[in-house]
Amino acid sequence: MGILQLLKSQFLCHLIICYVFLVSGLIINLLQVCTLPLWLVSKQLARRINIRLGYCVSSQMVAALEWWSGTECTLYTDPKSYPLYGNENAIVVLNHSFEIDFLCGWTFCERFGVLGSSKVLAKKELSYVPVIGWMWYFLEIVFCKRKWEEDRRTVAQSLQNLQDYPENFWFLLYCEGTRLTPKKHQISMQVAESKGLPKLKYHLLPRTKGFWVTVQNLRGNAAAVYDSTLNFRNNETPTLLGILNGKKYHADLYVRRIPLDLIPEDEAECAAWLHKLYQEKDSFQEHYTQTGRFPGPIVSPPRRPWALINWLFWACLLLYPLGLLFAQLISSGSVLTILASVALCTAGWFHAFTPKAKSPCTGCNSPSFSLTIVFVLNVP
Ligand SMILES: CC/C=C\C/C=C\C/C=C\C/C=C\C/C=C\C/C=C\CCC(=O)SCCNC(=O)CCNC(=O)[C@H](O)C(C)(C)COP(=O)(O)OP(=O)(O)OC[C@H]1O[C@@H](n2cnc3c(N)ncnc32)[C@H](O)[C@@H]1OP(=O)(O)O
Ligand SMILES: CCCCCCCCCCCCCCCC(=O)OC[C@@H](O)COP(=O)(O)O
Repeated sequence: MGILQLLKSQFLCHLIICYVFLVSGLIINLLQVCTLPLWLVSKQLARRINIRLGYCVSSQMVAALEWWSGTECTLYTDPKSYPLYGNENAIVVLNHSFEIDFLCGWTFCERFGVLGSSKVLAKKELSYVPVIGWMWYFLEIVFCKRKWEEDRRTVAQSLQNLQDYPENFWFLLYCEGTRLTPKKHQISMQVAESKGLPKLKYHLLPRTKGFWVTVQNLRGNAAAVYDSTLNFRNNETPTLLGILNGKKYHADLYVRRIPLDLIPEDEAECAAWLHKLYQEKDSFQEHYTQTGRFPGPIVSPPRRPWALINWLFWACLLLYPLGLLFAQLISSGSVLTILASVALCTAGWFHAFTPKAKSPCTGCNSPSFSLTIVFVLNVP
């Protein structure tokens, strides 16, 4: 293991990265609250400011992926579609198979200049997660309770609100509705069988209602659906902790641009169209398993320096007071206080990054919440 790799695996480095993320995130959340009165005066200006503030948060995670772990992201797509990416509104349909799939999505958003304005249909529980969830509230992220009777109205309304959105956005939809596990796959394929639908090998059966309501409400606003299929080389299962440890992964993303006009308006036809799409996605994953690549040419956008510059800015701003805090802690001479601080940080780290039983916020296991508590408790 080289010196740099050893450094990246150090707990202290992780602590610094998480500290910068959390404290800057909370400051940005506060700044977002301050934009509230502006919404009454100029909604579009408030939105543009929030896009930039949101970028300051999400680009830190992108920086961790691109610059800290050095993960490479390769895009397989039609070169004719490539110039349109980032220059139009789009609905992105992505497989939900990896812990960091959303982060790879964000990386592509960053490279095409739509990171701050990127949107997702997210479960309501995520809106309570400090930093990310609170930031999403101001970015007009669409939340669902996964109760169709309620969602059909609220999701449609939130999507209608995006009609006059001032910047290009990508709206991400995980039609599978939950992250793939063997158990969920088994249940999902039983549902497929009971509905007379072909079984899928690499995906869960897509939930069609969210897709239909999204397409219907973004018609005339979004130009296309980007059918995106993600996989990682060497059968790797990447994790956030791996990224934090500086582990380099190689993501491959296959994107097909499908004009929105080609998608049926009728609900049942639209559902059938989505099921067919997932059967195609399954065949792309099979092709990847067999050959180690997706079909089509590679047109990879290069990484940009802005995510790194943003992180360095916040690190410079926030590490100075942290240094003062440590100096104060050491000079206090109290062994008990020092030991209590170390114990709290360690406990927080383990709580944040070790897998747990199902919680109201599974998937992320609410790491930022745990870390917030650790840092708040550490303030003397
Ligand atoms: C060039 C580069 C291109 C691309 C780059 C890639 C991406 C970048 C883009 C943007 C990035 C932006 C942000 C990313 C950041 C972070 C994202 C993080 C997290 C978000 C993750 C989530 O929160 S996922 C969970 C929430 N989302 C969803 O659930 C969406 C899918 N769900 C739906 O659509 C649902 O239909 C619903 C939520 C609208 C309503 O749910 P409800 O449960 O009430 O209804 P359903 O229709 O789903 O259920 C009833 C029917 O389902 C059948 N059923 C029952 N069991 C199952 C089963 N196990 N599987 C499938 N189906 C099942 C049941 O039989 C019912 O069927 P009917 O036929 O009777 O309707
Ligand atoms: C650079 C700093 C790094 C600090 C780490 C902070 C980590 C914050 C992570 C926020 C991640 C938000 C996205 C989580 C994705 C997610 O949670 O998806 C949920 C879905 O699966 C559905 O869940 P389920 O209830 O299982 O069906």
